[in-house]
Amino acid sequence: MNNLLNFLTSFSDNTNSNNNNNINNTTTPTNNMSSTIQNTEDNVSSSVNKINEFQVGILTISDRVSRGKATDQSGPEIINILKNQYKPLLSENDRFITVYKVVPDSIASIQGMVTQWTQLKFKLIITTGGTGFSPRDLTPEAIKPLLDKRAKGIDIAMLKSSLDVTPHAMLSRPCSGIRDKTLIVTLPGSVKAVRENLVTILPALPHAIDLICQEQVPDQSHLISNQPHLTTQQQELPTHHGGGNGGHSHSHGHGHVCGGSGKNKENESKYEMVAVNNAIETILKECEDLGIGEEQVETMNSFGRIIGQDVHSDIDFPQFRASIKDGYALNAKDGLGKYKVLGDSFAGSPINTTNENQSETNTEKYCVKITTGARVPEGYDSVIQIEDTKTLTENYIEVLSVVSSGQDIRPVGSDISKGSKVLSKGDKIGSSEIGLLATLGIRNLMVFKLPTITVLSTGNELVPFEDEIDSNNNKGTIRDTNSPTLQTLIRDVNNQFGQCCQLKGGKESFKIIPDNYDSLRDAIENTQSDIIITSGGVSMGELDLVKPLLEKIGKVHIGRVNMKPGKPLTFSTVTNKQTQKKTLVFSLPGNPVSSVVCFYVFVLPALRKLSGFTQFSLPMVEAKLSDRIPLDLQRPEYHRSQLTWDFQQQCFTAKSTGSQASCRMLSLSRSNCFLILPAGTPNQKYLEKNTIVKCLIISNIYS
Ligand SMILES: Nc1ncnc2c1ncn2[C@@H]1O[C@H](COP(=O)(O)OP(=O)(O)O)[C@@H](O)[C@H]1O
Ligand SMILES: [Mg+2]
Repeated sequence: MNNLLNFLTSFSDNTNSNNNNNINNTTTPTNNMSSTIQNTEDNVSSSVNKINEFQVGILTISDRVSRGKATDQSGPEIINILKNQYKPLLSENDRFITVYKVVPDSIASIQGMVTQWTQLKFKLIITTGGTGFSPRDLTPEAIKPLLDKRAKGIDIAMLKSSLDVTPHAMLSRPCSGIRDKTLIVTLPGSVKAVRENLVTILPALPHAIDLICQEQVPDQSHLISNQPHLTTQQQELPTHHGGGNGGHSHSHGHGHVCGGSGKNKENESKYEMVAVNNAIETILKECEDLGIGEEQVETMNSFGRIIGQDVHSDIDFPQFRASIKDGYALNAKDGLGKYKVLGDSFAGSPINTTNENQSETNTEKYCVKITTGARVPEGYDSVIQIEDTKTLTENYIEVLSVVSSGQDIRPVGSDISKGSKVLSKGDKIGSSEIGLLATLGIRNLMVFKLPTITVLSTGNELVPFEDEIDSNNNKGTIRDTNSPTLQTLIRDVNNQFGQCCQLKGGKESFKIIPDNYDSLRDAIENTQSDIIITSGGVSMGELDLVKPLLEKIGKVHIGRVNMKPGKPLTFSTVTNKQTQKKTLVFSLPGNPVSSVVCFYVFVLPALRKLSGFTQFSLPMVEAKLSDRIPLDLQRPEYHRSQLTWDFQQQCFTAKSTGSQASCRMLSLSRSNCFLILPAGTPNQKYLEKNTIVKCLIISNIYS
């Protein structure tokens, strides 16, 4: 279980900065995309993108160093070598800047740093560590998927130089290469190997970097337009969670992704293509002033809800000194020997004892028979378990072992003391919390209200799924898949992850609306719910009325998202003119699979925020691909897969559900996660088997 929990990754804290003061102060640790970097020579703060800046990132990859358990020697050594042997090779106009960072041996951390630095147009990134054979050596697994081109010559040169010194060099797995305009060199971790390798390759680096910068990039605009490298989009995916300010995590990536090829296509959507991460942030922001509030519910109806108040105990528990064992209450100081049994104390019954003359002269020892959970009578300070006694006669026992004072007694208030806080605002109520509330006799409590939802399936072609469709079907009628799917999906997430929403008015919460402006407007404007989910009608077709309508009656915040499936996802707010009540409108694409993926990625975090959860998005883990998977060349893909825990390899593995066409419901069936795949590039059209990828868990992973 621990392993499983360790595997759960959060993306918010994966780039532990380690500002090692031993390093000459030419080096500045970076914390985020917008950090300024200081010039090594004159300490002048400068913008990161100036053409004459020669930025080099030095990345030490080590769990131990990042945890402070070891001092990094290799990173500082790289800086020294570069400063003494590389900087003199540069022209006078180049300002040489080194940026140093330590990350743990985690794929997400390594990729996060490297993608950030390549976006910042670093000329060179040198990593050290994580290239060996041990299970935590993950540098090649992190770097390879990011590369546009491999630089095997550099690797061979490094291996050769080390092999001349030690055969152990063959256990290094360098994977140098080029990403965008950045040369990435992966050195081993040992400081000795770092010296040997770096000094060997150094003479070739200036020319290599010149060539990379001069290289003419073929026109690929039809493939990847102006988007930042899409692997970066993968990195941007957040684990959204609330903070003290009710806020949300901040992306480190580009906010908007250019949609078109730069050419003004007449039929192209006018909406800016936003990254998934930024879309989620926009949505969460709009949740803030929705004013859903709290409500009182009966304890037994609070299961799965989030508590809206701290809960304190107004009693001590146990309320009386209670026995932990079946046995005899006695006084510890009386020790071993024969005891007279004066009566009994059974759980749930009053104490039943006779009062003997317990005077000084009387040498008799007394005890009371007692059961687990029963009140310990006054005058007795311990309980001996029945196993350590022997019955002599009806009224006498023999105590066979010594007990200490207080033994096997739960003192008053030892479990819960009067006035103590037992549950906090924001806690989720599960069966244990219900048990706790029951123990304390709390019948009602305040919980966060659940946002109400209405679901509208749009489309002239749709009929309720129960309807017969005649065999000619000349109108091209289809059954409404989205309503029943979303209806059960809502039930499912409420059951699996805790309650986050309620359907407005039973069957009335689901309607089929024709592709007709007035019907759609009436349906949206007449809905009183906090959230409206529409499906269909958001693309560029003639009957796709949803976006123009929402422009008219509300505000469209998002009209296009850089993902597959789900690109036309639209998010708007509509404010009722009379009541001033704001409604969030999620317009999901019509294809059933797209609508489900968009529900998990965009709607669910909003529902969870509104219903009081502090963790908004579902958990993400890293998993090993069990097969080679083709990449979409245009957008990052939410690839439906089956996630299982591999007990042998002690890691998650993910198996694709097959063809990912967005109309193919079967790709969703039996899937319990979405792999978040980067968009491919002309040089990388597949992710190989065993590549480690991030995946969003959407369902119970017990099979
Ligand atoms: N509720 C639904 N159930 C099943 N299929 C649907 C549903 N809504 C739309 N579709 C189908 O999804 C595809 C896309 O529909 P469309 O309205 O163009 O969606 P969008 O404009 O959002 O892409 C069409 O083939 C359509 O018939
Ligand atoms: Mg339609």
